[in-house]
Amino acid sequence: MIRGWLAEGIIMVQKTPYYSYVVGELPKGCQYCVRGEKLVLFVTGVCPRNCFYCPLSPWRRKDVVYANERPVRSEKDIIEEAKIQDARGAGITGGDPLARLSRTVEYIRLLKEEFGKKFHIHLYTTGILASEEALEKLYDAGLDEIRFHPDLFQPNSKFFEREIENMKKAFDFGWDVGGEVPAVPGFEDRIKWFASLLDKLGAKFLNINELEFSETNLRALLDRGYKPVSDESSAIKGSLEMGLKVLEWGEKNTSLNYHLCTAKLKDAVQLRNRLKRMAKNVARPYMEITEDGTLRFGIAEYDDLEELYEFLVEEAEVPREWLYINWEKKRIEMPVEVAEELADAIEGDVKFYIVEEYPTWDRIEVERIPL
Ligand SMILES: C[S@@+](CC[C@H](N)C(=O)[O-])C[C@H]1O[C@@H](n2cnc3c(N)ncnc32)[C@H](O)[C@@H]1O
Ligand code: SF4
Repeated sequence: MIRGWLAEGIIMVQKTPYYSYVVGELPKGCQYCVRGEKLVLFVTGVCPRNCFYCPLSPWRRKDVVYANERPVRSEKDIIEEAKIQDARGAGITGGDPLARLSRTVEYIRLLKEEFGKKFHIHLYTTGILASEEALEKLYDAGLDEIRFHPDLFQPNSKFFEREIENMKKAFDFGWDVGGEVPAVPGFEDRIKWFASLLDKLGAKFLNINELEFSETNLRALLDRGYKPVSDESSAIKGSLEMGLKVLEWGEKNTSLNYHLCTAKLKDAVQLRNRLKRMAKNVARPYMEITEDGTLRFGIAEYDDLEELYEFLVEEAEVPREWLYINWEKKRIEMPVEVAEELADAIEGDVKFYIVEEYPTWDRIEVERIPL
């Protein structure tokens, strides 16, 4: 076992190979997630709470459904996305998925039916809507793991007590119960209190997220005196350090498993691994898959794509199988080497580039190099 050093001396907090910290074992849902095997199923943006650190954009705070980046119009979209990712499980998120309980239950059933019992499903909830009846429906549908995020950081919360009472009922079922909260600096004692309660109730884990800003919550966080770690990171100063203190304390005072999930894990490990899995299934023969899981290929842009295509085939003698007309993006796609050669050889209004794109539904372009 690797031992980490903190100011107070030797502790049993281990640094994982994916930039996070763990005490004991990693929650099952996280084990799939770090390998990029979890489909992110956003079942609704509706949520009864209004956390000041809520990262959701206004267009996600509505009753919308997404499977990863793909808008969901029918159940077929969910299955297709899970297949492209070669997903081994799903994380059901929102909003509060319990605000649309029957939809959530239906999706759990759908995924279990399509991919089998072993397909691991975990769900995030505030707990405010987790009545015994709701929990029973989720359990019967096959939910494997439930994570509670009570309103710990809002003094005089009107939700908190009910959320905790509801959470207690979740221990009557045969699934893994855990807590998941952000490490909001200044609230170390509240998180320790929550950890002690989870420990007493026999929970499996507490997952703590390094606090991050988004375009939506930045103002609220700055107003409360929180600051980003640096220009390059979305993490908030002091959050990681506070999370580590909780883990160190928890290791000594509880028998709970802890995971401190960092902004870097989400960006550099989880997303990258998911992209790599997706790239393998969506790359066309002329595309290279980069180390980061993005797709790299050459493109030619010109007003009349049909004319350009004929010219490339007839005059420049490029084999047809190396060319693909992308009508939607108004360009002809090809291997990088072909684009480089053509750019040198052809004069006129045709523009050649090397592009790098995410293999996701929205195909975000991350780089464009003119040739
Ligand atoms: C993205 S939320 C999704 C489910 C639900 N909306 C919730 O907040 O519980 C999943 C987890 O993200 C964490 N979280 C919420 N806001 C965060 C933020 N600004 N930075 C980092 N983690 C955050 C919470 O710990 C929450 O359990
Ligand atoms: S519980 Fe989640 S979705 Fe709801 S307000 Fe808080 S952070 Fe946002």
